[in-house]
Amino acid sequence: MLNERPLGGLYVPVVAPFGPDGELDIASYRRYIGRLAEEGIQGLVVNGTTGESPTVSWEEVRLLIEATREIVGERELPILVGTGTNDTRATVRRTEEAMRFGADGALVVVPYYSRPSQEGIVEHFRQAAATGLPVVAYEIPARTGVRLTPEAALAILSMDGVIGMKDSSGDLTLLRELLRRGNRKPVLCGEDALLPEMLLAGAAGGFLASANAHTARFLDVLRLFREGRAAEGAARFEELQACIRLLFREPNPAPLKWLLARSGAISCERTRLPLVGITDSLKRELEPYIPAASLA
Ligand SMILES: O=C(O)C1=N[C@H](C(=O)O)C[C@H](O)C1
Repeated sequence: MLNERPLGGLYVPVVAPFGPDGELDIASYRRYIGRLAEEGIQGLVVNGTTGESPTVSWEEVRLLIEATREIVGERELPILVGTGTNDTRATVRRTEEAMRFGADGALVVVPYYSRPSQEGIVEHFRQAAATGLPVVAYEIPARTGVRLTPEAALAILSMDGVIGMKDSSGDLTLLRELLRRGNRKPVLCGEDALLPEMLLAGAAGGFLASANAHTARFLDVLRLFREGRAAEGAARFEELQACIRLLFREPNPAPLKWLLARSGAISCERTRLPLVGITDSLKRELEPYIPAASLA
């Protein structure tokens, strides 16, 4: 269970595979999760940004959680589920339901769009944390439209039910400030391209959509940093940077889904509108990064 062991290492936010008709393809999802679960990662994230949470219904999320639980089985591989919305009551309800459906923790994003005050955001997390399902707070101002102050972030991290934070704030300011103010809870990198810098600044790992491909190489980077071999880790990471940049050049997860579909890890690259398929020029640039082995 997540609150019994510290959050850290590599958490992979998973995609929600759709068929050519745009319907959820659970058979493809099961094969894909089965493969990921064998990779030696530290956890899975269902219904994150990469899982197209804005366009996947809550009923579909339930199917995804249940399928993930079944596949992960007895393995010690925690399942975090994105339950955060911009409505506190809905977030609480979803977090309680996710716990019943088999989640080990909830990834709760800072409430987006309504741009609440810091006080309102802290209260939002207090109510989510009171559900009993361990909560990971998710700071991603470029998507939410509001930035957590270090005081609010610290107030959230000091709550009993909050076990850590996914920091996608886009630079090292928040992470450094939390450390300076004595935060003891794990903060993980949520901005793939910044992984080495964030690990050096004290991050406990990463939530990395790009690690869906070439997973072993990301694990290697994390291992090298853990062993104190930062220069080697950074050099190994540099080999992945070109692919990471391409994966985020057009809206996530469209490039990733294309790569996964081309490798055979999922059956089809389809996203749901308003996300559309990637451009032909990006396909050409991604071609060299298609994982070699067919995983179909
Ligand atoms: O799905 C996620 O969780 C992630 N989302 C980020 C985003 O798309 O902005 C990227 C990160 O790798 C994980």
